[in-house]
Amino acid sequence: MTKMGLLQRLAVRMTPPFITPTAASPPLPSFTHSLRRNLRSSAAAAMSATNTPVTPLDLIFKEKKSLRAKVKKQLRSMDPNLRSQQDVAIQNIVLDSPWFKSCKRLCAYISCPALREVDTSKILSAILNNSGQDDDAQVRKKLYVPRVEDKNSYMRMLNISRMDDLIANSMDILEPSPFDADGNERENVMFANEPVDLFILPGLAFDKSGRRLGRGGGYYDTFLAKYQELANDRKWKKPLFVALSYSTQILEDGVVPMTPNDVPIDALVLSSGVIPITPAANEII
Ligand SMILES: Nc1nc2c(c(=O)[nH]1)N(C=O)[C@@H](CNc1ccc(C(=O)N[C@@H](CCC(=O)O)C(=O)O)cc1)CN2
Ligand SMILES: Nc1ncnc2c1ncn2[C@@H]1O[C@H](COP(=O)(O)OP(=O)(O)OP(=O)(O)O)[C@@H](O)[C@H]1O
Repeated sequence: MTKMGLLQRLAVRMTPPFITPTAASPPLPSFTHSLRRNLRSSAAAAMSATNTPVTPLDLIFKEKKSLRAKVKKQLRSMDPNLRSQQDVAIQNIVLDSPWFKSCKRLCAYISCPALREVDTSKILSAILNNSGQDDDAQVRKKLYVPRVEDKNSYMRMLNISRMDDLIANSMDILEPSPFDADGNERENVMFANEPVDLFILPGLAFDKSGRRLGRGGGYYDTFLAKYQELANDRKWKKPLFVALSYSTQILEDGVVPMTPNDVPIDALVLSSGVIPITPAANEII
């Protein structure tokens, strides 16, 4: 996509309702006045090599890029024992939580070891191996997982019922094929008749005010905004957005750069426990 196209798309994505705070998603503290001033003056001074003015938004994306590089480096140097301890603890916290136990339909990511993401394999197995006839009488949950459709920030969330439904994509992330073994199209969560209660989200960095830095594709922010719109139209309760994070990925408040398209999260799960962020999370955590 051309730079102009990209900016036009962003301008569209930045119009309300995406930037309208709701009771369920209160406004996040936007970047501070001084950062705003700095961005404006550096933007005015800066011109790209092609003589196109560098916008404040460009500078935020640049900051995001350099923060991603820093966090990735830290994740790569994390002690493997500490990592696996945190993987187990985080997943156990999720599995034991009332919000996970009560959820009926959820979207979760398939963790990718090469990306050093918090492991979700235990959570996924618990969902897929539950026949719905356990002692604790939990109904089998419906699981939707991401499938990247193009490089234009477009992904779908498709229903799977077993791990064998997944194949590695070009980025080496497991994802479902569009059709199941019987040749039937997998259910796309955007066309489901019932609401998703929970999203289990990946990310590179977070803060305790709900900011989330993704991998830069814009896939999740685009998807979450669309899903919120759908839930609004159907008068469904907004699903809970919960991200899983190693402690090294939690940054000081305000450090994670934000654009108006970034969708805030409701809660964070660390190996030390759950951090509720929004009123929606406080109600159930
Ligand atoms: N497990 C998982 N599945 C997911 C995501 C995710 O973050 N984690 N996504 C979330 O969007 C979507 C896929 N988006 C992705 C975007 C970038 C990369 C990636 O490998 N990025 C490299 C850097 C590549 C580059 O800079 O050119 C990296 O992060 O090291 C992977 C997935 C949907 N599925
Ligand atoms: N300078 C820029 N101006 C406008 N758009 C940009 C610029 N740099 C990147 N983008 C686009 O903005 C989109 C969102 O990027 P962002 O960094 O917010 O993603 P993210 O939050 O890390 O990813 P995700 O939502 O998948 O977790 C991407 O599609 C990216 O191509």
